[in-house]
Formats: sequence, C-alpha cells, structure tokens
Amino acid sequence: RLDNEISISFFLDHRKNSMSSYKLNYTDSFGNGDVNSLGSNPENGSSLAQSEKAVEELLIQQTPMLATDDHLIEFSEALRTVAKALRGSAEGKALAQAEAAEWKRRYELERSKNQELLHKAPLNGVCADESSNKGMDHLAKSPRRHGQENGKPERYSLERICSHDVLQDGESNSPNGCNNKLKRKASFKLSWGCKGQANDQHKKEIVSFESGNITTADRSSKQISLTWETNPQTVIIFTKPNSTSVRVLSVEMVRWLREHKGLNVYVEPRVKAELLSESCSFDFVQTWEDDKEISLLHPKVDLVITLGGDGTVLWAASMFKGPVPPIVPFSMGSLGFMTPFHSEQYRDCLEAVLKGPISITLRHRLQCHIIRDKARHDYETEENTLVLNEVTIDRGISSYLTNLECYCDNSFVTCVQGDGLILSTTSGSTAYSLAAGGSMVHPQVPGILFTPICPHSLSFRPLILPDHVTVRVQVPFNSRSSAWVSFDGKGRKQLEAGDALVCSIAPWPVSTACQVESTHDFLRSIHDGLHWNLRKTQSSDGPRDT
Ligand SMILES: NC(=O)c1ccc[n+]([C@@H]2O[C@H](COP(=O)([O-])OP(=O)(O)OC[C@H]3O[C@@H](n4cnc5c(N)ncnc54)[C@H](O)[C@@H]3O)[C@@H](O)[C@H]2O)c1
Ligand SMILES: Nc1ncnc2c1ncn2[C@@H]1O[C@H](COP(=O)(O)OP(=O)(O)OP(=O)(O)O)[C@@H](O)[C@H]1O
Repeated sequence: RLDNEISISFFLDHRKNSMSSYKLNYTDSFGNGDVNSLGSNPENGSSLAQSEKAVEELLIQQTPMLATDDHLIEFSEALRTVAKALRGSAEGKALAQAEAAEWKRRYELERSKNQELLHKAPLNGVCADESSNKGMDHLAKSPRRHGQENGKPERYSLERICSHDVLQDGESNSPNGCNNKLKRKASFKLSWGCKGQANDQHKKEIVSFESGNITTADRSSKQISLTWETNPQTVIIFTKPNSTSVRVLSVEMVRWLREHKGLNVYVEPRVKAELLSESCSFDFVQTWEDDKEISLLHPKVDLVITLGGDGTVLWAASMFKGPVPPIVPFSMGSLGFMTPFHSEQYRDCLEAVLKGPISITLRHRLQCHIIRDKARHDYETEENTLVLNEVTIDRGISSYLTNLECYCDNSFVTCVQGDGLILSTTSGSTAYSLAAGGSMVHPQVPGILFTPICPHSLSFRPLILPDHVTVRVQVPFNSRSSAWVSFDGKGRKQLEAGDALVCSIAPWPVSTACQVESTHDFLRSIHDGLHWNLRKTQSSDGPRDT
C-alpha cells in the first residue's frame, strides 16, 4: 500500500553541529502508527518535510565543516535507504494481510454453501424406506461417499443407490403412478467405486477450496455395478421382428426362464402370438393389449432382455417413458455396439446376471420437447420424447438448406445452414453423429454432442456441450422451408417456421449390462464393430534413426 506515511525526525545538536538521535515512524494501511520505530531518542518527532527542511538549512546556511557535511550526506542517504526498505516491507505486509482476508472470506463462503448443500441433499446409499425423496438424479449428478459400509474400512467403501430410489423418482414423475405395485419389484443396489484405490476417499463431491488449493469434483463416470437385494422375478423380452434366428432363440429362452428360473415372462403381443403358434404351453407368457399399457409395466419388470441389434435396444428403451429396468442385450444383429452378449451362451450369461453383481453402463438419454409457435400460449404441450442415441433436425424432403438457430441455455450458439443438426448422447456418438464427423465418446461421459450434418461452411466443427445445458433449436420465421425432427431415427415430425425443439439430459438413464465392464466393452465395440484405426503394422525391415 502506498499510503503509508513515513516521518523522519532529526535531532541535531547545534553545539556539536552533528546528529545525535533520530526517530522513524510510519503509519500502516490500517492506521496503526509506530508500527516500527528505529532510533535512540523517541521523543520530539516532527514531520519528514520539517526534518528535511532543517537538514537543508543546516547544509546551506551554516557552512559546516567539510567532515560534518560528508557525514550528514552519508547519513541522509542511509536514512533514505532505510525509509525505502520500510516502505517496501509495509507494502508487502499490507498486501499479504488483504489477500489472506480475501481467501478467508471465500473459504468461509464456500464452507457455508457446502454445509447448506449437505443439509438440503438427502443421503444416497440409504434404502428407500429410510429416505423417500431420492431419484436417479443423485446417481448421475451427486454421488456421495460413505465412511463405512458393511464394516469395511472407508477406503474400500462404495457409493450406492437402491432401486427403490429409481422407482420413487419414477413414480413421482410418472403420469401413471403405480405405487401399489412397488412391492413386486426386485430391489437392487448400484455401487460405484475405483477398485478400492486408497486415495479415492480424499476426493470431494464438489469443487472445493481449502488453504488456497482448489480440489476437483468427484468423478461421476466410474465403473458401476449392480447387486440384487431381492431376486428378480419378472423379465420382459423384446425381439427384432422378421428374423428366424431370433424367433427360434426366443422360444428356447422363454421356456428356460420359466422352467429353470421360475420367472414371469412378458413379451410383445406379436411374440406371444408366435409363441402360441409353437405350442399352447406358452399360455403362461404375459403381454399387453396396446402400447399405453406398457408404460404401466415398469414397476413390475425387474429385467429387460433384447434379442436383436442396437435398434432393438433403442426400441426397448423407447418403451419406457420414465425409469428403465436394467437391460441385458443379446447380439443378433450385424454391428452390436450396445449388445455385448453372445446369444449362444445365453444360459450362462443370464445365470450370472440374475445372480449378480454385474457391471453396467449407465447411458444417458435426451428428453426432447417440441414447442409449436402456434401453440405457444397453450397450457397443454406435446409429450416429451426420450432418445438413447440422438435427435436429428434435418431438411427432410426439402431441397433447400436448413436454417436452424441454436441456443444453449439462452445464449446464441450458431445458425446451422446445411442438411441439419444432430443432438446426440454419448451412447449415440458411435451412430449417426459419427457418420456426420462427430467424435466417438465413451457412453458414460456426460454430455450432449452438437454435430452439424453437411454444413455449408468451412469452419463448422462439431461441439460437445456439458450435460447440464438445455439446447434449443428454432426454425427462424424467415426460413425458406420447414425442418424435420426424428428421434433415434424414428417418429418424424415437422417443424414449421417459429417452432422449436428443446432438448436436455433426461433424469432416466438406461443401464445396460456389460460383458466385462463399460470401458472394455466400449473399446471392443469400436475395434470389432468399426475396425477403428486398423492398419497393417509397418515392418521393422527398413531405415531407422541411428
Ligand atoms: N448415416 C448414418 O450413419 C445414419 C443415418 C440414419 C440413422 N442412423 C442411426 O441409426 C439409428 C437407428 O438405428 P436402427 O437400428 O433403428 O436403424 P437401422 O436399422 O437403419 O440401423 C442403423 C445402424 O446404426 C447402428 N447403430 C445404432 N445405434 C448405434 C450406436 N449407438 N452405436 C453404433 N451404431 C449404432 C445399428 O447397429 C445399425 O447398423 C439412429 O439412431 C441413427 O443413429 C445412422
Ligand atoms: N421389437 C421391435 N419392434 C419393432 N421394431 C423393432 C423391434 N426391435 C427392433 N426393431 C426395429 O428393427 C430394426 C432393426 O433392428 P436391429 O437394429 O436390432 O437389427 P439389425 O439391423 O439386424 O442389427 P444391427 O443394427 O446390428 O445391424 C430397427 O430399426 C429397430 O427399430
């Protein structure tokens, strides 16, 4: 601080014509006087200006002896140096004090915010009967660490969430509300951890600030495992249509699930008809009359099995407008990014899954909402659609460029002029978005991919946005043509000028069972499915660096 006042007083002995004593005072930025003082005679201090004037007068008017003159000059130089040093030290001290006060203020603020959050947020890992207001949101957004679990030391403890939590949330959000059926559902818990790494316990749940250090948030995308707490009793099987191999397998699997595992089995109406045409002994198999009824099934179903390719997984997920039971996807298609299980080994695989624990990939979905300009004042709006891969806004049959205004949390992002735009989940990053030049992203990375389709621009690179944002894509009023939206490649809807699509991460992810674990399965699928970075290895036979 530069406002320190320094006064130097000289006490001159006129008789001896020499300096006898001095005193230095300075006032710090907090108004404390006499913080440091030097000198042998502390009384009779005067201002610096007066003292300097006195020195000057002495030097000029009194014609002192040469020796005394030199002595005074030397002394005044010394004083200047001391004054400069003191000023520097006072400045440094004041700065440090001000900085410390600011750090302290921020730390207190952060601590009080954290404590507030702790009070507000319910604890994860507590079963539904202990805490009733938890949801999948906590799983995805606010994992919490337990000090002790099952008597194990803290460093081995895992975070967990019970299936009740998922249900409770689903029930409160579901338009159908099936509370009376909750008890029929097998309960399970999800745990996530970092293979017992000792230092894991030190991670903080949110970004925190301590002693000038910023520590990062806990990682949300850990390996997640599912452990049944009560045995699963009901499964639902979705099958790819018009496939003989799928039909043969479904007959065999339904019988095995009933006879060897004693499970209740649901299938689609089409499949029930197929089963009954094989044998009337399949009349135990349950189904539903129309698609609306399936939305009432999720409280009863413990496990979903799919027989087909990725499209069948997408189809199965689309049947659940709220929470989705864990899915075990068997590969009976050509690519199989999301279908790691081999159908030939279905017995071993289902034995392992029904017994648990199993690794799962928690795949985020996007919830998409169309807002019509014509209906902007209406109370009723169109129903949300949930997608596991992506929502696409394109030019459809129009031969004009699409013109789409894009906003992210109300900030203008850009205007897409080209064939269209893909808003993809990270699971969908290996599907259409990949074909349009988007990056491949591990499915458990939270985020929304913003990938243009054939943009008529040289510099439109794809983006990946964080998972908390809301994206709005609007057809401007001056657009030459309307645009078309499709959800996981299905259910096309027209967007007229002024209409908008609003899209954000849904609170109901889809958990798919892993064959090994999430990262292993993802890497296997990009290697086997896409032959990613496949190249003949260069031979060692040739020129080398010396
Ligand atoms: N140009 C393209 O690549 C293109 C065009 C349209 C649709 N699609 C994709 O097809 C999906 C619909 O799948 P479908 O089976 O109902 O249609 P489909 O029968 O036309 O199959 C599309 C292909 O995409 C693959 N696929 C689907 N989801 C995938 C994923 N997450 N990762 C890697 N590959 C995936 C499928 O295995 C299949 O081979 C859409 O969600 C979209 O992503 C891609
Ligand atoms: N149960 C179902 N009912 C109606 N349509 C379905 C069902 N299961 C899958 N489909 C549709 O059938 C199409 C093909 O399915 P899927 O992708 O599973 O098989 P595939 O094309 O042989 O596999 P892959 O995608 O690996 O090549 C998809 O468009 C999907 O939406």
